[in-house]
Amino acid sequence: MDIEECKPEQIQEIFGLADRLCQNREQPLLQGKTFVLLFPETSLRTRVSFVKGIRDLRGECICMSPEALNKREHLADVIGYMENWADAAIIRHPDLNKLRELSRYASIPVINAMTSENHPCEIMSDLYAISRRRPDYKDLVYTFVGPGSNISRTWMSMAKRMNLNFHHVCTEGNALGPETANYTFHTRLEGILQDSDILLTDSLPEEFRTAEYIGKYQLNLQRMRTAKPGALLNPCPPFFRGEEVAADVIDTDYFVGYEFKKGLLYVQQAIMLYCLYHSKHAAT
Ligand SMILES: NC(=O)NCCC[C@H](N)C(=O)O
Repeated sequence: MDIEECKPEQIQEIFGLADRLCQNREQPLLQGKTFVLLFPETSLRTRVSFVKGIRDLRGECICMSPEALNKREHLADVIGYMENWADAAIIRHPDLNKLRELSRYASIPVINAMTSENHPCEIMSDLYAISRRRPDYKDLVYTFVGPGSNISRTWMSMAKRMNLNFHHVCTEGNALGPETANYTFHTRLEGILQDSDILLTDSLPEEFRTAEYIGKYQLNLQRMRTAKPGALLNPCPPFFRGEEVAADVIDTDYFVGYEFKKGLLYVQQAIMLYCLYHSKHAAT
């Protein structure tokens, strides 16, 4: 439901499981398991990788719209009936409280596939990809450029749980919270880039798509060249050329966007297996 609920050892265990799933892809580990997926039509990557991830392990998917949760019916009843047919639910819905409530009543795992508040599967997968490319990932400097969003907040939670050095750069008044040992806020990109190893962004809300903001904070090739040697640019999709990132940097080796998402399939498979067999909901 939330990265802050995970212990670092659990995150490591999921990473190890993802490695094994990636090395041995044809195991019927989800045979006989049925997943109910509630995703909006517009979801591309997360939905496709969950559905493929389930099918590759021989599980079954039932795909529905998250609007099925926007009813008068008590969520205890919704999940009470669903449990007759589903072994887990995977849900993308704006309201994290709705997911939490559903999970409280559920005796099956409820997996958060993004809310307006957070996106734990995505950030776990991104950190997995970084860790496999940079074994020194715990010592790197992570810099998120942009206003508060589900993605930036989840990176902050990940930094807290995994004790990472996380910088946040945006205009005055947009800090995600007070500074901590793992979180510092800056308004100038220039001073921070030369210390940064991993550059992170999310798509800009409309009010930030101004020439002034973009001129000051857009990650372009010239700016990436001032980052630490070997720095990587991982914009959260959907990203927009000419907005939070410039087109010129997407065609360089700095950009790891597509490649990093390969791991999404295995990390999400690992999360499903972990939730089915290790969590408080574990089947006996
Ligand atoms: N790859 C994804 O799952 N996309 C994340 C989209 C994040 C963006 N802040 C959003 O809420 O739409």
